[in-house]
Amino acid sequence: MHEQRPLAVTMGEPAGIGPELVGMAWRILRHDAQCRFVCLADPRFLHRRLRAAGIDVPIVEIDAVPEAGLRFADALPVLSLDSPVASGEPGRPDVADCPAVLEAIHTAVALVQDGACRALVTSPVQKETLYLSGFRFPGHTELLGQLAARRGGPAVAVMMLASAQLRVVPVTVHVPLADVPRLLTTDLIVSTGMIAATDLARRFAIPAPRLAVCGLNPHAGEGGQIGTEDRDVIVPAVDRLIAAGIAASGPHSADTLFHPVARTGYDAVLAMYHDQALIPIKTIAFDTAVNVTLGLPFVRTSPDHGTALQLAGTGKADPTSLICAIRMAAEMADRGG
Ligand SMILES: NC(=O)C1=CN([C@@H]2O[C@H](COP(=O)(O)OP(=O)(O)OC[C@H]3O[C@@H](n4cnc5c(N)ncnc54)[C@H](O)[C@@H]3O)[C@@H](O)[C@H]2O)C=CC1
Ligand SMILES: NCC(=O)COP(=O)(O)O
Repeated sequence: MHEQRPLAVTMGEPAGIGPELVGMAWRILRHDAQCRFVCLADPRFLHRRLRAAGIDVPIVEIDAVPEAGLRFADALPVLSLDSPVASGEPGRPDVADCPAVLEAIHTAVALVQDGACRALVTSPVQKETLYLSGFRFPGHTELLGQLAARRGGPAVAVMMLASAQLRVVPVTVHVPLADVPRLLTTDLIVSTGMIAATDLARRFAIPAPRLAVCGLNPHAGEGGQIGTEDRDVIVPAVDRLIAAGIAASGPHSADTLFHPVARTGYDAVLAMYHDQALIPIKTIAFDTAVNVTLGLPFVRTSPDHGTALQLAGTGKADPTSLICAIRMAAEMADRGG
């Protein structure tokens, strides 16, 4: 007998592929009791978009979350938003739709924090459009850290991308590459590594996780001859992680850390910047990798990809990563959150 409470899934950017993927995911998961979910969306918009994209999905607008579990096998349950989607034209994000995008996220988070839903799964947002509307967080990850902190939870949320073949954690995330050396501190690497190790045990059932820490510079700096950050910032961080009882190693040359044999030597990689982490995992497992936020008092996952504007409205986007994200959220929630 599965837990009756559904997962909360947001619609994401209306001009992107998120709304279509939610419909496609429902078609595949509708008889999977563990993965029942409620979608936070404008139901009229969602119906319009799915029909236009040729995705045959019945939608049921529900008034209360418990109805979602009862209706899920027959129709995609949608909890309506106060803010309607004003534009939602495929491929053309509009700041006028940002209130609906953000309301979906905030409502879904509150449902999870209040215990009405088991976990949060977010569809991709168009970050540039949100920034133009005044959104002041780099992405969901940092917003969720802030929302958790407001309820007394931990304030630091850490991004991980996880697949069967590889898990990666970028220490710095959505910042200009030129700022990375300044932002990369021993304290930041240590705190990120501690959260990663804790959540690999708690959420991934890996009791003594092995962390491989990347260098920043080519060949991890060649002892300070090609950049000093590896020697002065990263080595002390690895030492502190080891002293804290974590099986950390490094700094490793990043260029040779991701081939199949190297991947047998660790459970996750701590990468120093966004692309050092995300290029290897999206190359190896673009269709199945999941973005999971560590350090939160609740489970949040998301597909690894973005809004794919050029595919929006075509019904041709691949829903596999979203389905993997829903399955991972359900499994983590059932393991105890
Ligand atoms: N969690 C989130 O909210 C995320 C949001 N984004 C946002 O998405 C927007 C677009 O980002 P991009 O860098 O262009 O990455 P993207 O992932 O949207 O697209 C990159 C390439 O992958 C393809 N692609 C992506 N998802 C696909 C799918 N499900 N099926 C088939 N092909 C797919 C696209 O067509 C494109 O060729 C940006 O505003 C970015 O900030 C990006 C990543 C995560
Ligand atoms: N590149 C990954 C990404 O953009 C995910 O960001 P977030 O919205 O999950 O914080």
